[in-house]
Amino acid sequence: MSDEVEWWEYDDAAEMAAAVAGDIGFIIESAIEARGAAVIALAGGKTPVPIYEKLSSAKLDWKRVTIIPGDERIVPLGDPLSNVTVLAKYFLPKGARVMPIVPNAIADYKAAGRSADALMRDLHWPLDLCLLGVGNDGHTASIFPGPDFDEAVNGPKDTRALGVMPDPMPGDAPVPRVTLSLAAITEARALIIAVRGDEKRAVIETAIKQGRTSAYPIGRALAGTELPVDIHWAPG
Ligand SMILES: O=C1O[C@H](COP(=O)(O)O)[C@@H](O)[C@H](O)[C@H]1O
Repeated sequence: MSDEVEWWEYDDAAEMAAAVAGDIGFIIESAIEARGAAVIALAGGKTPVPIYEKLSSAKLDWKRVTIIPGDERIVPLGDPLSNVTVLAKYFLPKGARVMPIVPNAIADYKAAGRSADALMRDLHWPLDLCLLGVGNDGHTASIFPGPDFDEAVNGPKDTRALGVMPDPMPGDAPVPRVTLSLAAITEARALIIAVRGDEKRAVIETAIKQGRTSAYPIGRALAGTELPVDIHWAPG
């Protein structure tokens, strides 16, 4: 359980974006200095988009940076719901390697998960950073309540990605997913959470109080790491 959870509050999304982009830039630079390269997982959804806009203007050695989405909706590349498509828009022009974890939107979501897990073996582990978002329902990455929840949070430590069928389906992106496992997320060298709005803040506060038995996926992630975690928050 992380015993150092620190909240950072901002007046608006732009202020949060500048601060989080600065932190991520520092993590990338430190990883390149220490290991010659950086491998990071970035969150999907809408909240982090201003962060990516800001981060993409940072002067970094982008050719040494590999970026994967921490989770992906099983949709074709280029689809408005595709998380990697957003990352590619901002970071491919900088020269980063942006790696789709669902290159083909196949119907069998468990097979998509196994294929993503195989792709993960080509990366250097642990991740230098995992940036997490949180849904109003408490999901993080694409760890959702449903038939795959137990595998996502308690599965074998060497399973880094798996297919997930959310139940109930989230209204804003009602499709099966591939997600990093809790083990892959919590072994990262750094964990950052960025969220907006009172509802998400209340969910995270409850999840922290609930600890290891939290029904919220974000509660399990916080309970599963020994790292200090920064939670960045701006009004919704
Ligand atoms: O579906 C997802 O939702 C969460 C939260 O997204 P937001 O749009 O509310 O910020 C996100 O962290 C996750 O990566 C995404 O696939």
